[in-house]
Amino acid sequence: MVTIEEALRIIEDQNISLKSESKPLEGALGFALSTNTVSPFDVPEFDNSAMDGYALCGLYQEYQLVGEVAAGDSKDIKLQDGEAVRIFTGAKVPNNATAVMMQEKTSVTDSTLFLDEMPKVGQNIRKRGGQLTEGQTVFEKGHILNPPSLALMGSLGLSQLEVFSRPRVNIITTGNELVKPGEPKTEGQIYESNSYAISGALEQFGFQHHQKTQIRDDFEATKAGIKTALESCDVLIISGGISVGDYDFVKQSLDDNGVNELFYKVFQKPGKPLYFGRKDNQFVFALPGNPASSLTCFYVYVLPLLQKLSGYGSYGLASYQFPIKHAYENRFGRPSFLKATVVDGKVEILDGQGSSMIQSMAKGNALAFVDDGEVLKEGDLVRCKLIS
Ligand SMILES: Nc1nc2c(c(=O)[nH]1)N[C@H]1C(S)=C(S)[C@@H](COP(=O)(O)OP(=O)(O)OC[C@H]3O[C@@H](n4cnc5c(N)ncnc54)[C@H](O)[C@@H]3O)O[C@H]1N2
Ligand code: MOO
Repeated sequence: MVTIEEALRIIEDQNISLKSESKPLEGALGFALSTNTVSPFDVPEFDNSAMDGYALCGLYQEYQLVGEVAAGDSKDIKLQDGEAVRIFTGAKVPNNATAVMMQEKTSVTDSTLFLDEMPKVGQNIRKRGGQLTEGQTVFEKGHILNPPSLALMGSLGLSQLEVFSRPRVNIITTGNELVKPGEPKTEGQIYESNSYAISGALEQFGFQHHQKTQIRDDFEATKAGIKTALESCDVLIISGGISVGDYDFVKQSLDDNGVNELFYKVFQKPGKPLYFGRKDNQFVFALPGNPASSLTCFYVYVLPLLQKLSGYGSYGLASYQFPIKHAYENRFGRPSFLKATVVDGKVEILDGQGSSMIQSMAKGNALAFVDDGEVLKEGDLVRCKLIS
């Protein structure tokens, strides 16, 4: 049995080699860049107007109007002192313009422009190179592409991005009692639900599962199922069958498939019988079958590995500290990730902490960490991972 910290360190310390690929802009969200990006040109590439209004030459309150520049126009107007042109947002400002005045502060009679106030040098002109200069580093390798990053890459004219590949994930669920939702079941059977939590949580963080397989509690079937799943994935996530019952065949089946155990059992609640192993460059998590245990272990342990394998520099759900709404004592005898809600900056520990209880987790939005035996009074700070 390892501690939570030891388990997380074992995951973090895995030596891995990252693969990269080229991704189109659309579809690159959440990927980490595998190379540094430098700007191929100045951004903006030319001085342009921040407003619909008039580009002015010299500082006066009255100008002679001599033309118009619309967004996208490439004409190069040369203004004389005291002249102005009609201009629109984003349009190229004439080289020798002194300022742009927004149209709301102007009036025009015939071809004379009158300003309500004196302009200031450079006013409303977005300068060439104001955001980036040619050759400047835009993003370091490892940067995770969020929506504004995609916009920036697009604005640099880049349509294909070099990113770290994401791991291919297979899911196995185990248990004779499990029936697919929508199908008839008999007494003693339950509907299979863990795979939906796992595939949903994968999707939540931009991952996809490749294959999902249901295996009966049978040693040979478990061994064969794991062998097949390992033929097409980088990470195998198994749910159930990892405890000590007579029908828990996962651990032995992993050993027999040449998977080396990196840890088995973590001193925590929920999710004590968690297993983590490796076979060459493939990783296996066997998550305890109880629904809340399985999903909690996904968030706390599987997600960091998936993100590490995707080239992220830091991994896992961010932790925040929130004051607790009520007194609480952890009497579970193990450090605990408790189903909780965080609302208006305060955390509330929910009823229904049983490892089989997914309802409280579904209604909450956080996992609150409370150490073994810790006694909290109202207002004490609790470390929380926000799960939704
Ligand atoms: N003698 C002991 N028994 C148990 C221990 C122990 O230390 N000694 N640990 C308990 C804890 S803690 C957990 S967690 C479970 C983990 O057991 P398994 O990983 O072997 O899981 P199963 O026995 O297969 O299932 C547990 C529970 O979860 C339900 N389940 C399983 N898979 C699914 C699924 N895909 N969808 C919905 N529900 C699922 C299953 O029906 C069981 O109720 O072991 C304890 N026992
Ligand atoms: O450790 Mo178990 O996951 O409490 O249910």
